[in-house]
Amino acid sequence: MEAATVAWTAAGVGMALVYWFVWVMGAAEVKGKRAVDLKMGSITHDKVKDKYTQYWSFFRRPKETATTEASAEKVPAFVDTFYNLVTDIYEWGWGQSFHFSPSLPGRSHREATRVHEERVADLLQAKPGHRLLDVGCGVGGPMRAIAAHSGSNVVGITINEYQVNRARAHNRKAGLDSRCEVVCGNFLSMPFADASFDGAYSIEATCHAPRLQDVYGEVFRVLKPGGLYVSYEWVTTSLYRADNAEHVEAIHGIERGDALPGLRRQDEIASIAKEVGFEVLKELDLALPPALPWWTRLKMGRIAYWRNSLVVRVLTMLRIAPKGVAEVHEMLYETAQHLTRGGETGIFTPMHMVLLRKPAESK
Ligand SMILES: C=C(CC[C@@H](C)[C@H]1CC[C@H]2C3=CC[C@H]4[C@H](C)[C@@H](O)CC[C@]4(C)[C@H]3CC[C@]12C)C(C)C
Ligand SMILES: C[S@@+](CC[C@H](N)C(=O)[O-])C[C@H]1O[C@@H](n2cnc3c(N)ncnc32)[C@H](O)[C@@H]1O
Repeated sequence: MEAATVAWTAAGVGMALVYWFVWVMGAAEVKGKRAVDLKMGSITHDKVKDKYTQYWSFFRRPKETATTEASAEKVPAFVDTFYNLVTDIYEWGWGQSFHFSPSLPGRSHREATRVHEERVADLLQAKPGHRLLDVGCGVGGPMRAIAAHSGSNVVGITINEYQVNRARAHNRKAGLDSRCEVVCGNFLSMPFADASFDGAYSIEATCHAPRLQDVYGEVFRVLKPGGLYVSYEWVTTSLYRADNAEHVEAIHGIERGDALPGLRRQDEIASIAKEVGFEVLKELDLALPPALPWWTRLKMGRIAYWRNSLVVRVLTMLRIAPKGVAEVHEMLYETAQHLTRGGETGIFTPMHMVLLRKPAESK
């Protein structure tokens, strides 16, 4: 081959790579976060790797973190670290709603996400003037969808200060800051008065609580008598077998890569709700057929993961992203494989829905 041909080919490949790189970042920008803006929450650049190592070793045996009192107490702090590490990557690669939803034929992921969130508002019979609580609100994707759909006011709580700032900025940008408020705090002991909310919901958040009784008890306390509470719970299903090594590996992988102090069983949820005083009005695994798989969004992104991983490595090399981001990204990639396995085998669901009511006659 002539030297000129080689040079032209190299230039062509180089231009294609630059175009692709820019396109990657452009695509992410639509979601509100660009790869070049990947921070690690409130962790300073030099501490990211250490924090990741600490996190990874704390959740080495997830179930034990919930069963011994000393480590259960540390869970919220490590969950906070986890969200410092992952929040920007989630926003960049997934969007502003940190949860799954059943796929909808012919509709985009964004639409499917919205339908899953609006279902919450409908189940709560939320109306203009209502004050709703979002338990574990992330950066507020669901909060904005629910406030816009129902006309209600929403107060969100998250343990992670970085998410509070992101959520407030998104609320302002969406023109919803007069109806959407965000508070930094622990949902196991909430800074809200008794009987101060008309309704409450939690979307894929209470799975971070070592004891579900504690968070359900708090929601019960802050709800007005007669108030409704909807929760989408992460649980293992009746297909899970503790003596099946593949099942154990998938569930352990989900727990460790998602900061979970041990997943609960599907059949435990309603009894815990009753234990704290709720009436159980409805209970349904929204992942069951005819719903279409929630995990296809994870599977279809193999090429995207590979591309993202390259972007993260290049940005780390250029010192734009802090050291440790590539490890966090790799952990999320592995976690996505475990989640997919959990979905395909049917041993795990992230959308076991319960609709609960605080009895009208209770205090
Ligand atoms: C409810 C929780 C979070 C659920 C999901 C929003 C996240 C679970 C796994 C995450 C991801 C996995 C792979 C990432 C990929 C490697 C990266 O390139 C882009 C982001 C991912 C797709 C990321 C996005 C969010 C998740 C799907 C838990 C924590 C209780
Ligand atoms: C997977 S995210 C889901 C966020 C949001 N519900 C959504 O769907 O976009 C879980 C959320 O729960 C919050 N969380 C976990 N443990 C918490 C705790 N003890 N107190 C308050 N928030 C907590 C996290 O900070 C995070 O915002």
